[in-house]
Amino acid sequence: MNNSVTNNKSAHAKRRADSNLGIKRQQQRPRLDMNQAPRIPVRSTLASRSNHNSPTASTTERLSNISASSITSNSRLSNASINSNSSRISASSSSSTKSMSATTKAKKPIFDKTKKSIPTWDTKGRLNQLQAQLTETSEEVNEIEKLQQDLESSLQSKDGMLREAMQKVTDLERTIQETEERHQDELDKIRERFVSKNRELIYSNERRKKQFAGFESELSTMEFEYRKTKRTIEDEERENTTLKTQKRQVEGSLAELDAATRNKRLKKKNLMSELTAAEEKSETLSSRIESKGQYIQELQRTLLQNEKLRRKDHDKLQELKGNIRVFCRVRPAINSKTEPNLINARFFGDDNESMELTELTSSTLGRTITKSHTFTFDRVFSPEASQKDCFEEISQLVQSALDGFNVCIFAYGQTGSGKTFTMQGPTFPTEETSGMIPRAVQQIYEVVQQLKQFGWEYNMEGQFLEIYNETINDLLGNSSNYGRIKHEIHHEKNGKTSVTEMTSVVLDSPSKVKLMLRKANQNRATGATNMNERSSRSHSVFTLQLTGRNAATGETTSGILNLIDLAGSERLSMSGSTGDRLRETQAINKSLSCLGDKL
Ligand SMILES: Nc1ncnc2c1ncn2[C@@H]1O[C@H](COP(=O)(O)OP(=O)(O)OP(=O)(O)O)[C@@H](O)[C@H]1O
Repeated sequence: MNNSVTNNKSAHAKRRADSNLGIKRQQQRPRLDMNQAPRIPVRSTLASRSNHNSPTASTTERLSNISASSITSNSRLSNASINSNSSRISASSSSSTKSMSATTKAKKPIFDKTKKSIPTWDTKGRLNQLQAQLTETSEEVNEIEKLQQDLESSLQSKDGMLREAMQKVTDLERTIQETEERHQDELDKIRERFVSKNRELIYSNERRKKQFAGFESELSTMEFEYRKTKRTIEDEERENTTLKTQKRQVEGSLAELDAATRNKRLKKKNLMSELTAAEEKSETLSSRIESKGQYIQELQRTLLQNEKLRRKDHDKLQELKGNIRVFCRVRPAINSKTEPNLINARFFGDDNESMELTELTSSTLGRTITKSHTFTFDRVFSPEASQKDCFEEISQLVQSALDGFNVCIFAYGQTGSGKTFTMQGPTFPTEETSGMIPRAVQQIYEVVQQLKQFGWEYNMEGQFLEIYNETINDLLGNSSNYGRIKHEIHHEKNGKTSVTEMTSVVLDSPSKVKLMLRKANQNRATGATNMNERSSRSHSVFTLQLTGRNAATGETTSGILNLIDLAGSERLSMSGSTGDRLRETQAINKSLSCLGDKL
């Protein structure tokens, strides 16, 4: 649209420029000067008009030819002036020329060669001839002068006519110029009207286009809606067909159902009679169930009593077995080169309670002497005994802890004798090699699950401490607090012993025990400069607090299971320790002898 407007504007401007140019051209057009003979532009203008309108052009040409051939001496009469004159001028010139030509034709030639020549000696004859010729020539001159006067007068009248014609031409030119100017003004107005009309048309065209675009989008929306509706109708038709088919099927099924219902009614009748019989039977059964329920309650009461009896029996058994029991476990040789079989061991006894050690020594006389030592314990575990075998023996003690007893299991022995292995297991334990602590927790967890049916709910919390050089460290706490926090031992009135500011972990699943042992081992390693030495020279105590409550009977129990890995016991004389080591050994021995005193 802008382009078209610009184009219109430029076209309009061009037309304006052209019209100005036209005016300038008209202004530049030379005006006719009456004193100067007609100029080329005027002649061209008139010639173009006269060529079309005037039939006398040929007459003018003829006049010019005649004038040129016969009146060459007249300088005022030019070809141009004659050519540019109107037909009237041409006509009058033509008549003058005719008369002049007639006169010229009537004259005899001055030197007529056809005349008879006069001999040179005839002077008189020749004089007469010359006089005759002079007379003739004078007459001709007179005639020409007369003709010239005629032509001059004719020319003057024609000049007047020419001026008149020129004036008309000037008037006409003015009229033409005015007309052209008026036409130009009208043309400009028409052009302006055209431009504004054109602009209006462009605007309305744009409006129409927008409307058209709107109609088109509306149309496409309607088309989309139409297609959608068509699809919906098709879908509905399909669904309708399906429904009709289904209806037929349902009708068929209904008929089948009718038949089936009739059968069912029959069956129902039979069943009703069966139900009546069953109800009678049920009543009989209900009374029997009632009596059974009473019986079950009695059984549960008996079971509870039995459970109590079991506890008592278990307690008695443990007492009979001895409140303090000592087992001996002989670890296998780990490296045959560094640990040669110096001692022969023999295990015997009905309950594997004895062992005989035979050693070879040299007498003072140099003879080899065999010395035998027999030891008896509550149970002896040979090197082949597994972790499972060891745990079976202490599992009854673990049960006692659940029954509300305080149980302590110590591992005592020399450095490297297998105390940590027995209590915790190796660094990366398997199900086979896991030690007494994880096994004890696993058993407690299983028994707690079983006891739930008798109404028992247990809470299990574990603590892990280390006693190094008479100082207590919390193995489940932050190792950076070692030496900062002072833990104290409290003996309570109810006979229980507790340690202050210890971290307690709820051990409600065996996996948590694994995590707890890992953390304790890490802390033990962090607190030591050398792990083996530190673990060898410190006591570790794992305490499991078990509190149970029976919602059915209202009974409560509170037991403690302590699993203790004691520091390696060395004889001072044999260890050869000095300095810090000596102090460590002294502390260990002191604590071990205290323990021995207590036991
Ligand atoms: N019954 C066993 N079967 C196999 N290997 C064992 C057994 N007992 C101990 N060991 C191994 O013997 C080595 C020493 O065992 P452990 O560290 O348990 O002795 P320790 O008495 O705890 O020593 P310390 O007093 O230095 O702590 C370990 O490599 C351990 O794996």
